[in-house]
Amino acid sequence: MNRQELVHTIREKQSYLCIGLDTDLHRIPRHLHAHADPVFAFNKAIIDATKDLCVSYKINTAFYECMGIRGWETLQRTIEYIPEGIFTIADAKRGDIGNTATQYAKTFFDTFQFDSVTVAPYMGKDSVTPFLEFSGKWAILLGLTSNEGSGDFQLQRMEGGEYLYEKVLRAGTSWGSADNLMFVVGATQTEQMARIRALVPDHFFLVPGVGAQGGDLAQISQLGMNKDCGLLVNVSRGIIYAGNGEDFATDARQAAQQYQTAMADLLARTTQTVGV
Ligand SMILES: O=C(O)c1cc(=O)[nH]c(=O)n1[C@@H]1O[C@H](COP(=O)(O)O)[C@@H](O)[C@H]1O
Repeated sequence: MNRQELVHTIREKQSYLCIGLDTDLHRIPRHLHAHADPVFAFNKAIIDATKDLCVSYKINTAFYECMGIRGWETLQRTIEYIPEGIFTIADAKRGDIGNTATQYAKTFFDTFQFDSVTVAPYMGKDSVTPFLEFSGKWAILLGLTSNEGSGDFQLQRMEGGEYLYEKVLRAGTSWGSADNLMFVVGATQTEQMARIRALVPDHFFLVPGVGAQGGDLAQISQLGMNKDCGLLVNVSRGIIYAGNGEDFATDARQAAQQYQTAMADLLARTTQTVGV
């Protein structure tokens, strides 16, 4: 999916919600365990219940890889089940030397047909650029993450005063464009969000950390939106585990609906978003 299509979808659905399919076999409702593929049965119900409210699904591959070959089969069924017109993210946080990075890119773009993959920038330019060579596909580079450990490296000051994460953002914008590169900016990083948006005015940000990690949707949206919206706000546990009984999909829909309603309101109120 290209940027124009993504912006169009956001406008049509009045939503910039990304639902994280971080599906843990041990957290899904008991009755689903009777299915041959319980995780897929769960994902299918969540997708059916929420596909009109979100513009993206993020599959965190860790939750599938931990189940070995069965997990990869579940991942494949899930990505194939996501309807056309919804932006798909393989949250795999890959990063390795160039020829290996190319194999990672092939895995997620060619074999599994994801639109995008999350990439860890620590190994530098040659570990990132292979992901940018696939037409119509995106790399989503970790910029400033939502977790406590983001202070360990990302928020360290460099000589000259800039943060390490700022150096990563600036380098990233020289490697890729706003048409094939996004950045992860954690929803918990409200203090930095305006600074980040000023440094990177055009790129989309994937913003995880709303819901279970306590990030505030309104605050982060007001600070982070650009004229094309420019945000994909991810919620995983706060939606998919909104309920855990027979009605879990209805509960997930209700939670997603609340986010979508809030997002429509924020899109309408944020004057910057003239394009949306
Ligand atoms: O790249 C990510 O998606 C990511 C980056 C980050 O800084 N923080 C973060 O929580 N994530 C992911 O976003 C999701 C957040 O899940 P919830 O906290 O359950 O909404 C998980 O899949 C995390 O791995």
